[in-house]
Amino acid sequence: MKTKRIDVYLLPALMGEADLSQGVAVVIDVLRATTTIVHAVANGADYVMPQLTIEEAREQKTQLPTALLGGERGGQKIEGFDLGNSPAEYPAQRVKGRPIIFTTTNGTKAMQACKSARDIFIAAFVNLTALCNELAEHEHIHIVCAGTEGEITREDVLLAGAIVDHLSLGRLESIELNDQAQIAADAWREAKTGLTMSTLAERLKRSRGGRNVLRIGLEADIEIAATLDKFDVVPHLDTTSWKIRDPRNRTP
Ligand SMILES: O=C(O)[C@H](CS(=O)(=O)O)OP(=O)(O)O
Ligand SMILES: [Mg+2]
Repeated sequence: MKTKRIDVYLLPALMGEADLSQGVAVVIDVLRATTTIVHAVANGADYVMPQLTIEEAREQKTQLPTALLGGERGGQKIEGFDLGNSPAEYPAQRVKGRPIIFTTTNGTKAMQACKSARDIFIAAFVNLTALCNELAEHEHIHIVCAGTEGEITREDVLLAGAIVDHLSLGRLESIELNDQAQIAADAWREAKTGLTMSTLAERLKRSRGGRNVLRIGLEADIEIAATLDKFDVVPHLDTTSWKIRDPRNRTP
């Protein structure tokens, strides 16, 4: 069995001098950007194009008049945008066949931090098993947690740990983890004993990101984010076009 290496970064700022060019990257922002992107792509959006700033998003929209503008600042939908950052705002009736230009406070920055990786995948609890199946064949995986405004946040750490735990099963001798990966795996293994969907949601509500989402009255988004394996799609961010797509629906 080939040695596999997983490096977790609990924040983009904790990536140090990591060289992502020989590996694949996984971006996690459970509350809510990556959960919302998985919903958009699974529900048939043509692609999601992440943008760092509101101005860049608006500029892209002038080039792409058919696109929907989505995202948030302070958790709220941005003035003039079509959609906010709630996964429930991205049903098939709204997004099927549409490009989405998307900017959020934390998630889209984490994607930018991964831009030198060979491939970038989008992770959430809602696509956990499909993601782990995709990652099974990759030898060097970098998992980047978005955090919340520069602070580590528990919901992202738990998902990073769940991915490490899943990929480590049966490979104890042939897997190398950095310390941040071990910390995340320990957090997940402690949490998963007796874990049900409702207790995962309760844990997410007590996280830093969860408290922010509760404060703006969007508790239902946390319940959605805590739903394991709702989708089997693994959105892929193409580093050349900077578009996130379902790789099963590749179009020229
Ligand atoms: O909308 C979100 O969930 C957050 C912003 S806040 O923490 O709710 O203000 O953005 P994200 O980039 O998805 O972490
Ligand atoms: Mg977040």
